[in-house]
Amino acid sequence: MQKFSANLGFLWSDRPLLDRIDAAARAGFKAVELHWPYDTSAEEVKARCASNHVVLLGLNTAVGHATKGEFGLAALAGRQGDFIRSLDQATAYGRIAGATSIHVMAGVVATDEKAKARSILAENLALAAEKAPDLTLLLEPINQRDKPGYFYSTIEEAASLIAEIGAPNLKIMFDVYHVGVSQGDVFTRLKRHLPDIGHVQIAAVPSRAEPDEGEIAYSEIFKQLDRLGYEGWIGCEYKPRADTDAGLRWIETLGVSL
Ligand SMILES: O=C(O)[C@@H](O)C(=O)CO
Ligand SMILES: [Mg+2]
Repeated sequence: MQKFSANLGFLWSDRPLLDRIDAAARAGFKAVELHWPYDTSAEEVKARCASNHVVLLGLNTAVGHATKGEFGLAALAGRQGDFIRSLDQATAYGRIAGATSIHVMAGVVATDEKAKARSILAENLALAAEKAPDLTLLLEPINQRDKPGYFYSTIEEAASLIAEIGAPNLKIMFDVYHVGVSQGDVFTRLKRHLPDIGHVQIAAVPSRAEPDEGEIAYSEIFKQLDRLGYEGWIGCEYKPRADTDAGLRWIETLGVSL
């Protein structure tokens, strides 16, 4: 049986973060996940989740200098100090707010620096896993159409780092949208990597809208997750076509419930 969380980076993005938590609870979600909540106090997020009886799942490490095109720091040469600060910021915030996972963002790297970036990323992830044994650290391959140059865009690259580092709290963020855009063969990849999957996210391919359109049959994805015995949350990380509440019709259309 699926359980869905509301990604408040994209859903109800027309209002302040704390109000998004209220909106998610009103719509029936029992869990929420965040992108970069750092402008809102962690104590307030914790209190608002508690008063709405929703669980907080995760948040992302900082992107770095967004205006210079940075999108995470963990794979960047010469930036280990900045990476550690971003990790400490995310883990401190997450622990206060009551989160259970952190998406450790790898970053954009030049093609000819990929080998070096991989060893930096491996080193930083090993350190992060040691510093935050109480949190699940998620590695998310992101498609190259949306984020050209992002360190990884395949599930296999994330899985190979996890296998190599061997820390139990490193897991894959399996975003079906990114896998659909970059690779396809979603059933096979879910099955093959299930033990390493810490979180699943969904959105239509190629539009990234509600999961009731496009080339991925999400009702079949949900059945496959059930068949495989996936017991984790499924994050609704899509960009609503219009009003978020009106867009939630997909839940009924696909025959699932929150
Ligand atoms: O898929 C995504 O884009 C997100 O999960 C994320 O955390 C970075 O934007
Ligand atoms: Mg995602």
